[in-house]
Amino acid sequence: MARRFTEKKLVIASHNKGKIKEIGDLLAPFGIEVFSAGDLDLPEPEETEKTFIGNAQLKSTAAAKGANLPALADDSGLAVSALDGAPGIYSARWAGPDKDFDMAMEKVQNGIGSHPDRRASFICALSLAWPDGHVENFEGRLEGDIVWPKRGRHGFGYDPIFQPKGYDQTFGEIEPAIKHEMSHRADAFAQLVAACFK
Ligand SMILES: O=c1nc[nH]c2c1ncn2[C@H]1C[C@H](O)[C@@H](COP(=O)(O)OP(=O)(O)OP(=O)(O)O)O1
Ligand SMILES: [Mg+2]
Repeated sequence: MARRFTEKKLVIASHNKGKIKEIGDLLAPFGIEVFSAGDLDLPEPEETEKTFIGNAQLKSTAAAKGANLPALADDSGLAVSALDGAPGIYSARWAGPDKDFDMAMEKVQNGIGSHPDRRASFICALSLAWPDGHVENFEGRLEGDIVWPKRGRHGFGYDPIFQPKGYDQTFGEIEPAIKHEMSHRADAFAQLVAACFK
């Protein structure tokens, strides 16, 4: 049995504004007071693990200890089939220190080149950690295709080149409220809610 979340305050253990906004939207119905890692001046830990879950847990446990509050971390990324799953856990690092996602999206497109397989998945690991060290982890996924050129201005990161399966719009074009119902993050969040918030 997963541990129930009964506290009133929660730290979002992320320094990514796009993610903090999305997680804040997903948490809104639960009436929890939410702080971001930046609000609390928490450091950004180095992501030394080899899996999404490993890095999510590293971030959640560091923030829970640092803030002495429960903390929810998200480690996510884009796995491109023709690139053997790259950029994967390196999705943020492909954008470099300036967080240049125009460059990172070009790297994805140039990597696929003329390869006929344009399939990709977004993956999201969520890790909820308590200050006593207890952790609950979840992983969500969404299948789609890489399109080029990029389209739309909603969302963040690789959203303008990711078109979910069954849709003719990219996550850059789809309204945020619709993304929140179907994304890799929504999938992981539904598992978290079922296990810990119900
Ligand atoms: O819904 C998404 N739509 C577009 N791109 C996305 C999405 N979800 C993850 N991504 C890409 C961009 C992001 O920068 C990277 C995650 O890397 P990741 O290390 O988990 O996050 P981060 O370094 O940006 O912030 P932090 O670690 O402080 O939470 O994957
Ligand atoms: Mg990161």
